[in-house]
Amino acid sequence: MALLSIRNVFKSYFLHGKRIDVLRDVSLDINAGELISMIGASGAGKSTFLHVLGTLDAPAAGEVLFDGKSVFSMNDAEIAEFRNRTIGFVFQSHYLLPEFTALENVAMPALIQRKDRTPSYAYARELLERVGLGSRVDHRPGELSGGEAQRVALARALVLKPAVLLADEPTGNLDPTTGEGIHQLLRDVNRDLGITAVVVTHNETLARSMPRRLRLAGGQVSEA
Ligand SMILES: Nc1ncnc2c1ncn2[C@@H]1O[C@H](COP(=O)(O)OP(=O)(O)OP(=O)(O)O)[C@@H](O)[C@H]1O
Repeated sequence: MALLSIRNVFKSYFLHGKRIDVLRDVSLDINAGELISMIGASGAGKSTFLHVLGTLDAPAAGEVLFDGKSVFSMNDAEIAEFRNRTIGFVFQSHYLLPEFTALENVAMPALIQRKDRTPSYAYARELLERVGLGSRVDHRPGELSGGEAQRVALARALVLKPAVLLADEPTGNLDPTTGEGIHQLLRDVNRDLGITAVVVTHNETLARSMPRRLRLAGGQVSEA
């Protein structure tokens, strides 16, 4: 059975009396352990797709299934709990908290979730080492380069050991070499931690380096 599926999903936005149909009857199965890139023109709906897949946004029609169970049939509190437990997010901007160190930023979701300080810090430190930032744990976001800050954001997305990692243009603000480094880390995390990952990118070369490639166009997702 697929780990994550979306079935006949529709999503539209209404703005100033106009309707924009962004996802039109999208169905897709994602198996545990897959590493997938998604490309598509600006405005094609990639972020919308990722938000629905990640349960941040409900579809207008259709279903999102995790392990065969319909996520949006749960109530809002249950969906939020499911999301925190199951899905890690990385966005184009790192959204690190400026007044906290890299270590504190990475540990934050675990501190909030588990109210258990010591193991959280140990694992946060391990993750920072994994992303090559063992020597930057005490730096605040303003004292990190863009690529380093994005690596901290990746470590933070992993701290609750999610089954799924969703990354929305994680390299969009980075130079190509630094961007390639982030993609390499995503490949490492997928391979070593067994995390299923979907990565939206504008970079065709990086997209092609992923084992499975999707394209979003005309409200539809196809294999690319
Ligand atoms: N909250 C919203 N209200 C109204 N329209 C929206 C909203 N969010 C997105 N849209 C529209 O939906 C379409 C898809 O947006 P989305 O952000 O998913 O595209 P994208 O493929 O991620 O684009 P980009 O690559 O530029 O980030 C766009 O035309 C956008 O203008």
